[in-house]
Amino acid sequence: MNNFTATYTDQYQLAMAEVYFKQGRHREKAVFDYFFRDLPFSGGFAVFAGLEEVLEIIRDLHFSKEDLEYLSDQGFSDDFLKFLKDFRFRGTIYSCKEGDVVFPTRPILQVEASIIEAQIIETLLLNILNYETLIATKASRIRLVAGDGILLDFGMRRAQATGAYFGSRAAMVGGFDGTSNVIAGRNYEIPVSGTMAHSFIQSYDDELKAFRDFAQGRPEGCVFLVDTYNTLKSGVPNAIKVAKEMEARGQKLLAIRLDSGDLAYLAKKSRQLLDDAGLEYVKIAASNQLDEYVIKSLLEQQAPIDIFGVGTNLITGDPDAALDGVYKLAWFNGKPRIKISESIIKVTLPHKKQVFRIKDASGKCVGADAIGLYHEDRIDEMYHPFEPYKSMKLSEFRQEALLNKVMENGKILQEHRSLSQIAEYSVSRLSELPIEYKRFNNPHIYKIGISETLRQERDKLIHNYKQSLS
Ligand SMILES: Nc1ncnc2c1ncn2[C@@H]1O[C@H](COP(=O)(O)OP(=O)(O)OP(=O)(O)O)[C@@H](O)[C@H]1O
Ligand SMILES: O=P(O)(O)OC[C@H]1O[C@H](OP(=O)(O)OP(=O)(O)O)[C@H](O)[C@@H]1O
Ligand SMILES: O=C(O)c1cccnc1
Repeated sequence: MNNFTATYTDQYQLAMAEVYFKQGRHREKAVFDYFFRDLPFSGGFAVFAGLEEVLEIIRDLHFSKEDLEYLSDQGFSDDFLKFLKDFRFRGTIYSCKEGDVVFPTRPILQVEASIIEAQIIETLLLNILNYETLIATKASRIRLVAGDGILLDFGMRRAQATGAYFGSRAAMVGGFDGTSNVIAGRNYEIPVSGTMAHSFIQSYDDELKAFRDFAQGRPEGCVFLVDTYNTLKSGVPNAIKVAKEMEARGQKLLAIRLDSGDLAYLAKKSRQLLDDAGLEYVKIAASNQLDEYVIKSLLEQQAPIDIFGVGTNLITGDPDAALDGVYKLAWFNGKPRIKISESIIKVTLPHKKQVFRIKDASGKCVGADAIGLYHEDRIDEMYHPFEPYKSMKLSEFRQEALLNKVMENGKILQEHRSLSQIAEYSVSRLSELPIEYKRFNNPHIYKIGISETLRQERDKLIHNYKQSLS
């Protein structure tokens, strides 16, 4: 669905761009950092998602004839519109790999481009990366508790409008197995599946006939929804009857779906009824306001549920409405830049940077990332960004550089990875993360430190700023 044009942006980006253009400053080079400040879901990690999507959109980004007509109506000047007519992103992007585990305050992605290009892509980059990272993180929390259970995204109807399109993709990055969302399935090659709605059964005078017709019409991957009237007295017995008729025709009922009531109790009772009828192969699916906490609880109750359909709580990132990812200027026209704030955690890190994951000799992450200047290839000691007396010696550890060039001169450098490859990578990165960062209650706080040289650069800029005030 790459129908993005360069007007997928906030008005102020274009207003600033016009002024840069009129002042003849539009070719000056800028570096922006993408990072977030708070982990979602009070968790201990986030899963970075949306990169491949964003790179493809940026590669193809341009202003259409209709865009330019609209902007002309909005009062943008003719010479600026003439410039926009040939607009293409020709910058360089460094990024973590999609699917990696990421943490607050450290750059996840860095854009190096002319100021106009860097501004015009800001809003769409934040829009997609913030949403996909939020949903991939939620999905991976659900995957952590679901074990080998099959996870299906049922969220499309409850998403904030077309958000489901990217949300279904992000759910796969976080470890889901499939989606009910047909357009996302088609465009991202995600396995698509589905069961049936209550309305289908309600449209018949009796449930048994509804199941029979469905089995006749859709014998492949057939799943019966068993809770329309009475799960144990009607739904499951009728499903068993039709499953036996299907067996006689050489077909197999795939599953039944529970969508209300005590899911653990009903799953146990239904499993018993199915097994007693010799239908051990028929799986049990459950849905109804599931999330990582309910699924964890159901599995602790030993509910024999094989398939979890998760909708609202996944696709809306409940209870967090958004990831607070930001895009901050770090370098401009040959000089490092800083944003000063009353709030110390909002003071930005200047300069072009590199981020290192700190690992022990066996390659296991020790729970720390260190930020240095872009030309540092190792960091011997990292300092707490705001409490300089706190530091950690790093000379003994392995250090993995996380920001790699993924786009140069507007061309994508990295090879396209399928969603399942990205999801596999995410699983392997999560497995390197110690368990304390993955628990839901009071997870361990991942350490983020800065190198001595970066600290000096930052403090020099703060000092200069203070001097300029006195
Ligand atoms: N055994 C269980 N353990 C923990 N949570 C459960 C269990 N069974 C169901 N739940 C969850 O509890 C919530 C139940 O909500 P609610 O009472 O509205 O369900 P309902 O049965 O659908 O009600 P209604 O029949 O009015 O639709 C859902 O989030 C559901 O996933
Ligand atoms: O609870 P969620 O996690 O959001 O999962 C999706 C829900 O959407 C459907 O219900 P809906 O009432 O919309 O349709 P139905 O009539 O097919 O049950 C489905 O039966 C689930 O209960
Ligand atoms: O296929 C299903 O069962 C389904 C799809 C979307 C939402 N709820 C259920």
